[in-house]
Amino acid sequence: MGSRIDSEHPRVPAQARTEARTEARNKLFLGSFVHSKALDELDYLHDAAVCVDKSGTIVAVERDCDEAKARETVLPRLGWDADDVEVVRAREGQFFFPGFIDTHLHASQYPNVGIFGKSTLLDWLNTYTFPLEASLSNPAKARQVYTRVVRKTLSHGTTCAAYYATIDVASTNLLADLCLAAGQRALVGRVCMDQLSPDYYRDASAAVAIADTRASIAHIRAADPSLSLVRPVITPRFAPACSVALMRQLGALAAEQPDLPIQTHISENKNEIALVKELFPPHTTGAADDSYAAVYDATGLLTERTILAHAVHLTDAEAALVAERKAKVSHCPCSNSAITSGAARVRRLLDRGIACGLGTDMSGGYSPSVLEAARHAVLVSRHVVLAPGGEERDKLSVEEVLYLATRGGAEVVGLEGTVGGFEVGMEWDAQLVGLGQIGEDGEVVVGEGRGGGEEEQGESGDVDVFGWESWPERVAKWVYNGDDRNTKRVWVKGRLVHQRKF
Ligand SMILES: O=c1[nH]c(=O)c2nc[nH]c2[nH]1
Ligand SMILES: [Zn+2]
Repeated sequence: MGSRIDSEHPRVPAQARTEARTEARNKLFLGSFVHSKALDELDYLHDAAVCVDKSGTIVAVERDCDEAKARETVLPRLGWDADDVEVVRAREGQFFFPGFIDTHLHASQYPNVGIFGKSTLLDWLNTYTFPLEASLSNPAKARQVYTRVVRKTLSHGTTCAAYYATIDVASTNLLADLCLAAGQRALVGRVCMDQLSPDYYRDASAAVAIADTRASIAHIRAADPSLSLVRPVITPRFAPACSVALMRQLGALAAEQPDLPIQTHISENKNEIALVKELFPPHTTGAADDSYAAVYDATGLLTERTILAHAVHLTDAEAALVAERKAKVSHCPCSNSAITSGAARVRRLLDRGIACGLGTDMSGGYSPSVLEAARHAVLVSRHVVLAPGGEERDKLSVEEVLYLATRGGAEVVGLEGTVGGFEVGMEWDAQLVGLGQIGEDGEVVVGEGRGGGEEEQGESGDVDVFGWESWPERVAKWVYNGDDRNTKRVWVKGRLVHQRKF
């Protein structure tokens, strides 16, 4: 078992504590709303109203509805007390957008973002990653890192994150507690790895890995019994680091607890794939062939609840198997470029009906921002077009990568219909986006602290809007040049969890 940490009272930012006390009010959001309608289509609602009840559920979406109309017609229809409604208005040029879903990241690797040199996966793990992850068995360090990563990702509009922690149970549980306290939706995985990693950072046996995984699951189930905000996720690190016995037992655990997702890595790097073939000839697993996907399938880990990170080099037969099992893919383009893994052919996966989302994969990826992952997804898809066998239609558009960042991600983490869009019955996981507005004299009139004085006006970074751009052009400018300076406020399940101060 890992070291002990008192995770009863995680330090919660004062702001979040206050909000937790004051947030349980019905809310009326007014202004422009942008969300995905289909893979390649955004829906723009202007002068609209969205009503969110005390539980954080969207109960009305009204087009062409200003505040007066909402008060006259919508609030009475909902039976709401018009004097006890919190009104949140997007200013001219601002818009509400669904919160981002980061379908794959390692909270424990956050201190290493940007530190990878010229390494590739297997040497990167040994040089940079395992030593850092092992060091997080230090409770104070774990608290420092995990507190920071939750705040940082929220500040970039990530309302839901599928986290890997480490093999240490206590600090994994602390990460779950911190997510719960800060109000971030999360999948939190205690990492399982009983072979081929250094002695100082390895499960002593499959039995220990299973017992520790069960302990972490029990903690998270107790902390959030409905699993409505934070869920445990069964996490075999990747096949090379897991014995067949461990993978089989994790597959059995997943079958025993059908409300839990599974996350792992697949086909990220060519040397890794060669290693899988060497380690797991079909007779060791009973697999149909020696492919990577077949190893997971034979051990009960390739299911419709499985999130497969990377899937860069899947063969057509493997892609067909993944589609047949309805497993999901987390596309991590920033990581795949940074540690020279390759360019995933996302269109090929989508064409097969495989649900895909985006992952930052920190710290294989160097950025905590899903917006950064989205723009990398656009660029990597251009390289796919240029590579042998590439086709023009492999290109991903701004609309498509925003779909992957929201609705696609929701499907990947098993929350389709709950988050990822603005529809009645969905939960209000959202961000208020503000872009800089340039005046006639060429100076910034909104943003960079000018033009209104309200907090969220703040600085608007690198996105300058001149006023003649169409809404799709504004959104494209945000995707290519936006960052956390444009993320003015963030809500999860109706609760304000981040507000930009400058
Ligand atoms: O991107 C990755 N990050 C990791 O930590 C890891 N471990 C195995 N395979 C991995 N891939
Ligand atoms: Zn990863």
